[in-house]
Amino acid sequence: MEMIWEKLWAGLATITTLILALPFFHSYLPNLVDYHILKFASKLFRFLNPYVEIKFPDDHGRRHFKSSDLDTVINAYLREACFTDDGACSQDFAHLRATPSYDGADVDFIMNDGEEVIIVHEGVKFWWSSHKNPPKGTCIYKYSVPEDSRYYRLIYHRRHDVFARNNYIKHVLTEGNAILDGQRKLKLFTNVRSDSRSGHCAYWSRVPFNHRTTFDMLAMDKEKKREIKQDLECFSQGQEYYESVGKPWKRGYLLYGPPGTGKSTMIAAMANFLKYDVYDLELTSVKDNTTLRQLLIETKRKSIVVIEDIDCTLQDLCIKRKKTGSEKNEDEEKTTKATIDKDDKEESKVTLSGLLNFIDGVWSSCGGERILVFTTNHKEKLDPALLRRGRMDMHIKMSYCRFEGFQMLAKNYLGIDTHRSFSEIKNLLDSVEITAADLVESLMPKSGSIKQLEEEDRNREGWRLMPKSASEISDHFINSCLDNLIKFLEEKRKSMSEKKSVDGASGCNGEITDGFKPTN
Ligand SMILES: Nc1ncnc2c1ncn2[C@@H]1O[C@H](COP(=O)(O)OP(=O)(O)OP(=O)(O)O)[C@@H](O)[C@H]1O
Repeated sequence: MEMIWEKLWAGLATITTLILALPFFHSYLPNLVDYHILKFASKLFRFLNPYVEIKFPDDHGRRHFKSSDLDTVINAYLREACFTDDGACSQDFAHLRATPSYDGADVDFIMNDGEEVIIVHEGVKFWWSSHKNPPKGTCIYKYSVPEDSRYYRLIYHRRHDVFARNNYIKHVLTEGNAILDGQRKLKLFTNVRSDSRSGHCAYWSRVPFNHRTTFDMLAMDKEKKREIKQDLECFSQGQEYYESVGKPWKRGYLLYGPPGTGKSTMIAAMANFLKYDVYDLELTSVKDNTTLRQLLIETKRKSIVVIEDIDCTLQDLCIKRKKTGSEKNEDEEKTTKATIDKDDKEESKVTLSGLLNFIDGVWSSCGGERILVFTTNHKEKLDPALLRRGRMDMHIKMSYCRFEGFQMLAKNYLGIDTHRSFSEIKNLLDSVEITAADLVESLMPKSGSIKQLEEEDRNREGWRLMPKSASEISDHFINSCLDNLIKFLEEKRKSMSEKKSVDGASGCNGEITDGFKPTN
């Protein structure tokens, strides 16, 4: 009420002044009368208006389905301020708006457009309201402004300007971020190429991220794991440091090693450890560098952008370009022109330099707290420019599984710390190269083996077809799994020694890994 009265008085004073001043301006400046009157009126209004207004717009409507960071943070802050824990309104709203909840599985409510909420912070009143932008029909950066783009408006008294800017807005952001961090359910985003008619070249599609892997479940050298966790922790707490040295708050990790050694599993462990969303970027379905830039600008804070099998991706892009750019005679060109035109529309034109640009340039300057992860089975095939420090800050080698890794898997899948077969398995693991994926496969119940075990265990108390957890697994099942594993490892050792002798006979040096020797 207080604000409405003050506004009314200010408006009344402006109108009176305008009426009194009109004849004067009109007789002396007939041609510019409208312009000057309006200018004068707005100056007068500004002088008389004791309130400051700040708009917090969403991101120019560039986003396909989600609002900007700032918008989301304010949303969270206001929701907390206006609604109780059980969802009831603590303010007197006539109109509410439903929005998707953080995990997309529910709806949350927020005040609707035009509704106003008053929040008193440290004795100072702040008026918040939500508004809808009128349809403009204009195009910003190739994407038209969607009709439902919204903004939040904050109004406060001019005398609290310093307090509002230095204190209150920071408080809103801190509170909003804390709420989001507490409530955040992780999401997995994948890029989708949309058809050109919709006006968007690409957008992120999201699903809840339900990968439960943690670092504890990861079969890997303990010291290496500790190092990675420490590095991630340092990064996530390093905002001040990055700001003080003037570096963008981002970090790159290269995960390399043979297939099945846990590169994707490591990414899930990283996301769960830091509570960051994962953006799985499929480069070959990105139309061009501009679209790549648009997609990356749309990633949010606290996220891991992943490009899997980067060597194959870059190779694919290269081959396609060579194919369309190769020299052809005129006839051939004519006959294939239509095909190429069609292909051009479908094939990616993303270049290595576009990718490097995004790592160093555009993306690094568009906000912080982002991790970039590349995975590859062939590190040696990658361009050194991609691998240098500053782009890929930490190179993590994922190796074949050793006994220590096996122990972690046995604990996780069978619930055991030790077993009489462990020493035999240790000896075998010292002489074969086996991935964690292969070991996991041997430690999991299979339909055939379960049937067989069920037959044997028909009268055994407590046996289930599929154990609900590791603690329910019977000794019989454990023994059978480990026996099968020993058989599998023995076969593997045999086939490896046969291969070695064939390679030796044909003059090969017997190196069977492509540069990835097992470590410890
Ligand atoms: N180090 C590990 N610790 C625990 N489980 C693992 C590990 N490595 C692999 N696994 C298991 O093997 C499966 C496949 O592993 P993952 O997809 O992470 O391997 P990858 O190295 O990414 O393979 P690719 O290079 O073929 O993509 C996972 O679902 C997981 O169950």
